[in-house]
Amino acid sequence: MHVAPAALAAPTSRAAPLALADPLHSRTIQQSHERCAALGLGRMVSPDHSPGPQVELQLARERNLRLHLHALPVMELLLEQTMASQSMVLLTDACGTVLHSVGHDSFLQRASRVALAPGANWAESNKGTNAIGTALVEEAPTLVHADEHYMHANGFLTCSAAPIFDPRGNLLGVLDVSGEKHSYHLHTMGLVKMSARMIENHWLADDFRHALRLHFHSRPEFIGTLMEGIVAVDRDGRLIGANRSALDQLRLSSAALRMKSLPMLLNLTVGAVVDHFRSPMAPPMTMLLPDGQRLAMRAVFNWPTWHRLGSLSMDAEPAGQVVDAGAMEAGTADRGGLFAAGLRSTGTTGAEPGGAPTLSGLRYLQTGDAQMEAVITKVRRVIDRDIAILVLGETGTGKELLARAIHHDSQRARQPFVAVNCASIPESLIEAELFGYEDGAFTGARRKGAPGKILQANGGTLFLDEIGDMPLALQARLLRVLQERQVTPLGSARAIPVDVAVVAATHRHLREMIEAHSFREDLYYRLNGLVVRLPALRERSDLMQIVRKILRAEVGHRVLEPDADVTALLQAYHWPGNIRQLSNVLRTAAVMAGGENAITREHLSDDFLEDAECSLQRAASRAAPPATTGTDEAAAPLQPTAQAPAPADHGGTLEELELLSIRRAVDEAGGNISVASRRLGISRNTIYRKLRWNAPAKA
Ligand SMILES: Nc1ncnc2c1ncn2[C@@H]1O[C@H](COP(=O)(O)OP(=O)(O)OP(=O)(O)O)[C@@H](O)[C@H]1O
Repeated sequence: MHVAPAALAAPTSRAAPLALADPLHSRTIQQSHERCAALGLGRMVSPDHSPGPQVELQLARERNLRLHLHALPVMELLLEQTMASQSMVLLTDACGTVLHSVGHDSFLQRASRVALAPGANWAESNKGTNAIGTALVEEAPTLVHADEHYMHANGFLTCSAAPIFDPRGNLLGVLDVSGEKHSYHLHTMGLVKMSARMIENHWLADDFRHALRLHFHSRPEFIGTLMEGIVAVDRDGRLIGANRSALDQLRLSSAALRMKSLPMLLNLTVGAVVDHFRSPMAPPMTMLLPDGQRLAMRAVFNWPTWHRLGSLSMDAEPAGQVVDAGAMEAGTADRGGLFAAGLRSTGTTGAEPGGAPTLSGLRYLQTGDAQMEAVITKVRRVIDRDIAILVLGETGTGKELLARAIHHDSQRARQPFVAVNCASIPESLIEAELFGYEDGAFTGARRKGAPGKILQANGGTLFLDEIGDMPLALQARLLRVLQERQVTPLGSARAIPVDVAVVAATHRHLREMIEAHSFREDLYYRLNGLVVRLPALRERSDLMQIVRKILRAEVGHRVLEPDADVTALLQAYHWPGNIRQLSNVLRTAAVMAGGENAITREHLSDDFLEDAECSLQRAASRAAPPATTGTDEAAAPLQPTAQAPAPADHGGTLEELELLSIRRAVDEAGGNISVASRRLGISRNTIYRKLRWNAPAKA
């Protein structure tokens, strides 16, 4: 932090930026200038102001959707507080690409002339010394004022930026307030830092809503404020995440924190914490740190589940067994407790992202379809046998849910389940993300290093989703890790032994990719110990059982069923987005139905209803004697079997059929990806991905 505390504490002032006198600040600016000079950047040149292709911005936004959503309200609040009409608030991703900006029109226009606008990249290597780019390199709040900007073109600006980290210490992006240099205000940096913390704390609460969370500070009155430290703890007492204030107070790096447990750090057990906070009126606990420092602490957890871990509990169940599949199925799994949101997953660590699908055993997936039964029988035979499992299937068929169920039913259930989506991580980051890196391994890397997903999964299960999209160069490295069972982080000479069960998944044809030399054959054979293919929803015979299960999970024991009319629509529909789409349709319908017992047409969204009705009519006309006019082609964008050429007609595979559905949906939506994604029940990211990958292949 380069702003002198005295400066921030001073009353409002628009006078000279006192922070600039801070020697730390001067050194940061000087070092940045040296980096820029070493890169050969010119000071007088007019920088590239082009915002970059729109599609790049859309992809960056898709990749950072969660950050975007968490940050939006905070940005509005921050803008209100800065009050200066000559400034704006910006959010960038971890590469410095501006994702979103809010501000006053007059300044937005001026700022856009130096490309301070969505789509532009403000990495230091691009724009020279600037608050966003330099904060990314320093990984610390950074002020860059007026002529401190390396490029003279940016000298009219004053910018205060703070990095945003997730609770595992990963850099997510940067929050920045930029304005005319004469709008400089002593308080701005403080506000930006507070706002970044606000985003981080929301993120943490979201990620670890199922964990035990310890809120602490040396001054009890600071608990519940943005100054509090928060640490997330799993049921085995391991520390799985923390906010920055916690790391500062505990004097630990994020990686070091995750090597520790509650007993190790505080000489406390989970049971003791749970016992102490049995009563919501319990006073704060006192934590004694190894260095003698005392902290006041409160705990937040889901009472109905966590109380079983208390040492006073008479009916304690082993960790990892608290919620069973039956409970999940009945939708009774912890619908919000006294202290926190419900615990729905078992035996996982914070490596499991918030909003992840409910984890339960294979039993949960048995709803009567013969193909699924066969898959589950095969999978059960190889669990805990050190055999890699490769799951194939269209998008939304439940590949990840199956992987989680395998983990849940394995002896590794109490260890982490770590999912890596090889398609959604930018290619340049996959290596660091998977293998981790040592302190200062590469420019811009966090100085403290990071363990990487493979090490995070140690002892548990590593789920490699969309494995077909792993860059070829990294496939060789992954293969080596799987064969040698050790991982060497970037920048390190030391190999660390790992023990992970591997489940991989893809919707792609790996054999064809091998022939096209885009997937390594040796890796394929390492991953395909057992290959199972999940059926598309339209191929399954248990649609209505799944419908009932999803509705039960939505509304608990209350009766809610589709009426006969809606049942017919659901059965006739082709479900290109598979169970994900079904789940979306039913969730919306359940909300629309309010307290009613039946889902009727009125509870369905119009676009789905339109498509499903077309399916129904086509099914009826297929059943009727052939007297077709063939004039309503355009009416059914999402019914490939009915309206698009059947696979046999164009020699297409299921994958091609899926692509066809997507292309049609996008066309039908006039190119609006959001509308198409809602209709298909798949994410916008998936649409971009599939269209992007498949375009050159078809050319
Ligand atoms: N058998 C099932 N019962 C209830 N819900 C299910 C089932 N299978 C999948 N789902 C739900 O459907 C959604 C998609 O599942 P999942 O993410 O596992 O699919 P996927 O095949 O991995 O998708 P993608 O290929 O797009 O990553 C999730 O919300 C999941 O909870």
